Amino acid sequence: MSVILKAQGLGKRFGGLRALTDVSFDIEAGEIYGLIGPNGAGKTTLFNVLTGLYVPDEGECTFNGISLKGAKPHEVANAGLARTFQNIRLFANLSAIENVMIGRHIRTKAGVLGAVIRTASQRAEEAAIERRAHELLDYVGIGHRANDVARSLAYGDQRRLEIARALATEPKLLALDEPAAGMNASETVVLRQLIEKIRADGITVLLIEHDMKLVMGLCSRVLVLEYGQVLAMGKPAQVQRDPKVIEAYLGAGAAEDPLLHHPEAQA
Ligand SMILES: Nc1ncnc2c1ncn2[C@@H]1O[C@H](COP(=O)(O)OP(=O)(O)OP(=O)(O)O)[C@@H](O)[C@H]1O
Repeated sequence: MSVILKAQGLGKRFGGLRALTDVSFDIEAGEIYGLIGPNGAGKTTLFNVLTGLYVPDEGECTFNGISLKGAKPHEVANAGLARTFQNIRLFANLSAIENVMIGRHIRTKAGVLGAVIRTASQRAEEAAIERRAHELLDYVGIGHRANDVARSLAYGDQRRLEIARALATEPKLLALDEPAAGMNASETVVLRQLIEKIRADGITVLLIEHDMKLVMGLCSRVLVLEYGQVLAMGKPAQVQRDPKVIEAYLGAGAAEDPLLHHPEAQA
């Protein structure tokens, strides 16, 4: 397996607050890599650093061996690293299909401007983009909602739409920030199948998730952050037995608590 994403010594401060300190890890191509930690541990900050929204104060990331130093979010997306957001960021008044087509435009010659000012030669490309967007909506299971405005979709479907939009950029690595948040149990099962399908189709996945069952069942390795630092890292079965992890989640003396112990955890 080759390393697709490598983070070395990442640090990020907000004023006096150290949100990330010396965070290093690497993700292998083809794996589903989990990122967990209590609220405020620095998970989203790490996502924001990896995807170019924040500039790290220290350290560096490489993606497919190329440094992401100074890369803007659209350059990171162009390099093949796409993401979804914890707080859904869709164009609420555009249809589902339009939301996906916007994601697709970074891969076209016409670009986003071309989507607005359409010349004759761009219309053929536009038709291909629309076809692909329909395929992606079908892929995430909301093809029947293509023409509905994003804000009218159920919460779980909006999360799927965000995934379709991210997939439209043809990522090599898809970073999902709490995709199961707000989903009920049956929606979460379908989401799990979707993430497995994405991986099976050759896309590496980085997953922030509070749903421990989902993380432990899906991920081949897990990184645990606490107070912006790496608390533990390894296979789910190892991590969930780690007393430091149990304490961070549940407080001292909770080492026997069954909450973290999922029989599905990959050994
Ligand atoms: N833009 C910002 N300005 C100032 N402080 C911030 C900013 N973003 C995050 N922080 C702080 O950095 C720390 C890490 O926050 P972050 O959102 O990365 O944690 P998280 O692990 O994603 O939490 P959650 O699970 O609640 O989403 C927190 O103390 C947070 O208040």
